[in-house]
Amino acid sequence: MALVLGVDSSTQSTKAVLVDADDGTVIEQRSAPHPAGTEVDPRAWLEAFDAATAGLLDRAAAVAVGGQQHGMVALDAAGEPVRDALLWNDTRSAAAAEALIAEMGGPQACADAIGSVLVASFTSSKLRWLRDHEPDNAARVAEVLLPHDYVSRHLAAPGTAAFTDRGDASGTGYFATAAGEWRPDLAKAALGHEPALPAVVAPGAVAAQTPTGQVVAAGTGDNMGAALGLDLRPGDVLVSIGTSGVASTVSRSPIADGTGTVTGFADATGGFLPMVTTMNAAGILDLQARWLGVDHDELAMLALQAPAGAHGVTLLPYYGGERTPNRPGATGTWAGLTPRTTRADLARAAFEALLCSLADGVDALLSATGDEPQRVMLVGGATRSPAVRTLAPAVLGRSVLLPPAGEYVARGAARQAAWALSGAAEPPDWPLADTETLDATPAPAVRTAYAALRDRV
Ligand SMILES: Nc1ncnc2c1ncn2[C@@H]1O[C@H](COP(=O)(O)OP(=O)(O)O)[C@@H](O)[C@H]1O
Ligand SMILES: O=C(CO)[C@@H](O)[C@H](O)COP(=O)(O)O
Repeated sequence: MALVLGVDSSTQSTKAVLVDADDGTVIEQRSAPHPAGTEVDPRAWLEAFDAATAGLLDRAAAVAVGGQQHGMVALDAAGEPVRDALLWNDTRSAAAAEALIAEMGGPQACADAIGSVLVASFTSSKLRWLRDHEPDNAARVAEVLLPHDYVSRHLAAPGTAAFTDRGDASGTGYFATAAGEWRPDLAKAALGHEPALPAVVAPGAVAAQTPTGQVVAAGTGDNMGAALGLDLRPGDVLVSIGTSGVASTVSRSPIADGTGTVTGFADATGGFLPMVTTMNAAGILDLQARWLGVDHDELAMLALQAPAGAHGVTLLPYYGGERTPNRPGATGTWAGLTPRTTRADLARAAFEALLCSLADGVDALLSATGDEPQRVMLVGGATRSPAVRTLAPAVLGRSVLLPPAGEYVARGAARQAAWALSGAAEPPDWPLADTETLDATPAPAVRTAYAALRDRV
């Protein structure tokens, strides 16, 4: 039995899953935390990788890394970071994104060129911020990598040139997603000079070897990894509630949404991954639990004690600024608070806000692709909450499929590793057992109240 290792180097932690290459059965998994914040020394991810994969990596015949998208890992000529990496949820580059869009000829021209309209999250926006605010650091940049590229090179044999895949490359802002090619001119325009960029490895190909000869696959962005881990097919919508909130679907053809609501990324199989991403997701619940002085289980119990609509309390949860809609300077807004408002109402409103923002994402995907979702699947750390599982079908207004608890980005990376190991034309078939169907009476009034606040503020 060959074993493969899939790694998810995501915002809050590294998760490593050792899997049977034949059928995807999980043999063992481990994790290690990342530092908090929206700028992080990328070497901390290498330490977390080493901690999470200790005792697992040496048992694997092949390995691949999925990683948080967009983060700017800017390296000098010696391969050392010129500064901390700026992450996807760091909004200081919002004005830089606007400037780049204008230089590219406006939002639709930008979407036509790279598949998406730039926001602060994209790597190119961060490079422009660096050029304008830290010119000495910008001048020292010799190479720009994404988080997963940086971790992949760490595990490859010394001297291996950096590599990436079209999925993660499509979130940089200097990759022509439809054509599958770098746009070094756009990287140069952002940074002020042309940096070295990693080689783009084809789906399913071997990218490198470890020092002991294990196969290393290209790896990909975490959302592309989740799509591969769940074998997402056209008509499926994946809703993920981690640090970010994501609604994604796979498509055989590229999109170019000039409104910027739906980003037109590439996936890890040679297709595309239309996607809507929010910056405020599981963190809404973390904050609410802290404010109410409870843990996550108690927060869920409180929320389920209140009625739908939380007695008129509504939350617009843009605490850290927001990206969809593009309101980087926004803050959170509570409405409808009265002397009769209870702690249960406050808890309920937090869950409803989180789920309404994701329901907006599912609707936007529908508008951009024209495809009515056939299946909606729910994954991510916050699905551990019983209130998320209970309220999701009500707020989304449809049945929701809940795969067994698992690390689906890491599973997707493992599946990519198994694919590269096999040399086959397609990824291996890995059955997904025991998916649960969540149903509830739709609660359209909750969405109406949320939409009113969203459009008013
Ligand atoms: N029982 C729970 N209820 C609500 N949120 C939870 C629960 N367990 C974990 N989480 C949240 O899930 C988030 C981590 O999810 P995860 O998908 O691993 O994030 P990421 O991949 O972005 O690092 C954390 O914010 C954590 O607080
Ligand atoms: O920026 C995006 C997608 O465009 C985020 O989805 C990041 O990829 C971070 O993902 P998580 O750590 O929340 O999984």
